Amino acid sequence: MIRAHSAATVRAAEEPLLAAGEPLMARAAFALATHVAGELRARGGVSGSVVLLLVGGGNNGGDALYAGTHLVRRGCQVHAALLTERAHESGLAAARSAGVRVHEVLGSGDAVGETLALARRSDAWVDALTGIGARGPLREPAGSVVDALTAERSAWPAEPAVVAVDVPSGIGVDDGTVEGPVLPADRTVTMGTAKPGLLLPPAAALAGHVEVFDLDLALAEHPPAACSLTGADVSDLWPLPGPEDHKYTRGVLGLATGSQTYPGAAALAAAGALRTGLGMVRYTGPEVPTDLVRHRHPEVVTVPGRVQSWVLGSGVAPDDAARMAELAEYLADASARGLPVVLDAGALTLLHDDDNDLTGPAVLTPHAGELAELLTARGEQTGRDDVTAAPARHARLAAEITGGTILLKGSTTVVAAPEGPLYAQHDATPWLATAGAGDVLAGVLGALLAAYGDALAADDGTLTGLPATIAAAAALVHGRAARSAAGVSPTRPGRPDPAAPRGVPITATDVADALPRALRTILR
Ligand SMILES: NC(=O)C1=CN([C@@H]2O[C@H](COP(=O)(O)OP(=O)(O)OC[C@H]3O[C@@H](n4cnc5c(N)ncnc54)[C@H](OP(=O)(O)O)[C@@H]3O)[C@@H](O)[C@H]2O)[C@@H](O)CC1
Ligand SMILES: Nc1ncnc2c1ncn2[C@@H]1O[C@H](COP(=O)(O)OP(=O)(O)O)[C@@H](O)[C@H]1O
Ligand SMILES: [K+]
Repeated sequence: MIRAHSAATVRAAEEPLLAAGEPLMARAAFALATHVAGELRARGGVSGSVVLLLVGGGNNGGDALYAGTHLVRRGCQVHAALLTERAHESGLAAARSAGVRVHEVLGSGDAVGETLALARRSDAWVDALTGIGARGPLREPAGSVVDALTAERSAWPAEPAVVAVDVPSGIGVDDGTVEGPVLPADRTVTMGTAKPGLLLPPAAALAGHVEVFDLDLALAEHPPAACSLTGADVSDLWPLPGPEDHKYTRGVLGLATGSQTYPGAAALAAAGALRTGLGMVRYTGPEVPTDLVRHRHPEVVTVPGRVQSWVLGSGVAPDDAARMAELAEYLADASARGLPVVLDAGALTLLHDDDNDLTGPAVLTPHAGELAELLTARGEQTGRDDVTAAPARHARLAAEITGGTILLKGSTTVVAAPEGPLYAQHDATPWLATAGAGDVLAGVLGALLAAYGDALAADDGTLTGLPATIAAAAALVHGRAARSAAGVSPTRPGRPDPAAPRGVPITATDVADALPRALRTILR
């Protein structure tokens, strides 16, 4: 699991170490210099390279100034552009005495022009304007400098390496928002622990490769603010059948998905669930989707009976009053029994009405547009663009309002429960943006919840965060299946690697069919 802690938590965890005289900044600076040297080596060599430090007024700038002293010792020509009148005092003194060339660009009257001129001569830029002490988007002139450097960089034939210190300056450190200029980094060297903005969209796409440098911070008693599950976490969570198991103990999923108009959603959700592995899928719906499901998946049972979880709403239009009334009944029944339920597509509109409050564990699976509609219906006027600009904030808000867990779909999927850590999963490929892919995800998620259904229904409060973890696991497996089907390798959010395979187009059916292949590499 990759864990990210809020700025306030990092400060609290640093405090005892700083009080004990731990040289945290010296250690951070050495690590930073090592990574800058690594980027330079990859681009031809360290000694003789030119490095530009973009220095702001806090300890973030201090990290870079001390790193500059190490880089001078390694044969680099190091320039520091001070975009502040109050650079870190001892860091600045150390940098000057080591031979870093210091430029007080604010005094020139043309901070942008002076910094650009230095940048054009440099092989690496170190972004140390702000870290966890930033308040709001970058102020002037730092904002204009960053805008100019961002434009300049993409216009160059040989792009300089950009290394961000702790975070790319200007991102929302705790919520992953990007409300002003930010210089996209190739690498972010983050101190002590990852920060939420390095995992959460849209800021995560600006961080490049994230290196966490361990400062031995006392983080054990501080819960993370955001996490990303890895394959190993999913393997630990995965329900493995044992010799005592039979189909009813492995989990039975009820699917109330698909409609006469959109029968495919029923078959795709069934495919996702069956390939995830569970005891049984029971399907209930009108004639056309029932026939399709029977034909495509003869293992699905189409008579009513006991279930341990439900998937409701994929392929159901909210104006299909009769079907919506059925979904409302299933939801009420699941809530009364405390069974987990997935609310997808049409079923999300059940929660537009605050009479349909959730009492059992529920995972809602909106995309940005559906989340905006839900929030607006519940009195929080929100557009799709608002959600895209601040996915974590809006997912959390919807979780608080509805009491459910929100799995917000997108290129990075964000999961938020009313409390506990957020999850950010960037496991898929843009090839997954294809009709029906969400139906397959609903099936995967429903199957996993079915395996935990009895435990969740009997829960006395110890499993509060489990639906969110299961939702993140489902997103990971679904994303990996898409990658496997498309033939693409893992990527960080952000600039695609031009050397990586481009992959091939996939259908939602391909994603379901690739689930066993993805699981073979995950389950150990
Ligand atoms: N403590 C340690 O020993 C360790 C600390 N570490 C490092 O310290 C960093 C935290 O340092 P920090 O707390 O000094 O804050 P920091 O991120 O440099 O920002 C404050 C400066 O930015 C300025 N500023 C603020 N907002 C701004 C804006 N919107 N636009 C422009 N400027 C803005 C603000 O100016 P002011 O508002 O005060 O005028 C002030 O000058 C952390 O991220 C890590 O890198 C690690 O190495 C571990 C050891
Ligand atoms: N650009 C993208 N990159 C990776 N995954 C994406 C991207 N866009 C969408 N997805 C994923 O594709 C799926 C689309 O689901 P959804 O929008 O519900 O489609 P549908 O309703 O047609 O099934 C979700 O799992 C979502 O996270
Ligand atoms: K920074």
